[in-house]
Amino acid sequence: MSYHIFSLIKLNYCLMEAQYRQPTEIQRQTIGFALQGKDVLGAAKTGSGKTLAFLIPVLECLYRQQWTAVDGLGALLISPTRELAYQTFEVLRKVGKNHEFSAGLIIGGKVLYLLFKFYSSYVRDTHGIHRPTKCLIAGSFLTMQQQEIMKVNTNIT
Ligand SMILES: Nc1ncnc2c1ncn2[C@@H]1O[C@H](COP(=O)(O)OP(=O)(O)OP(=O)(O)O)[C@@H](O)[C@H]1O
Repeated sequence: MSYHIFSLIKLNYCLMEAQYRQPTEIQRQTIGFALQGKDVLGAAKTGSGKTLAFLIPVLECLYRQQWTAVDGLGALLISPTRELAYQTFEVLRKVGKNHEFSAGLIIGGKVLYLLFKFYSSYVRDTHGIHRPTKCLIAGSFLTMQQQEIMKVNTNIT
């Protein structure tokens, strides 16, 4: 499998620009299933490329589904630690920099936003301000829910 199978031209461009020319093993084994809408549980050692293994399908699926402002939150990524959440956010910024999407990072009371053209759903930050986001990365999700730092209007079944 090569990265060229993706229909999102801008994603391909960013992957090439970041020198991601061939998928790693975990990416090769998971991305195809994720793009088919199947549930994927993957495990691989540190540094094997797991971050792109789930970020690429997220971006590609949102693009293929023509996700728009009225569709709500498109993706919620939950990380066990703030460091991992921030790392994921940075990779998303890199591979998604040419896209018109919005993404938010919430870590322990801090809310950072990457805002582009499409506003689709709203997250309330620590100051009670509602901010729009399409792709949300959350570290310590349960803590934030308990503290009511984050309220996400989305249907998770
Ligand atoms: N297809 C690829 N080609 C080249 N480099 C890649 C590719 N995919 C990821 N990388 C690089 O490999 C490194 C490790 O990737 P990543 O952090 O996603 O691994 P990981 O498995 O999530 O690690 P961890 O378990 O520590 O979170 C990063 O520097 C990333 O830029």
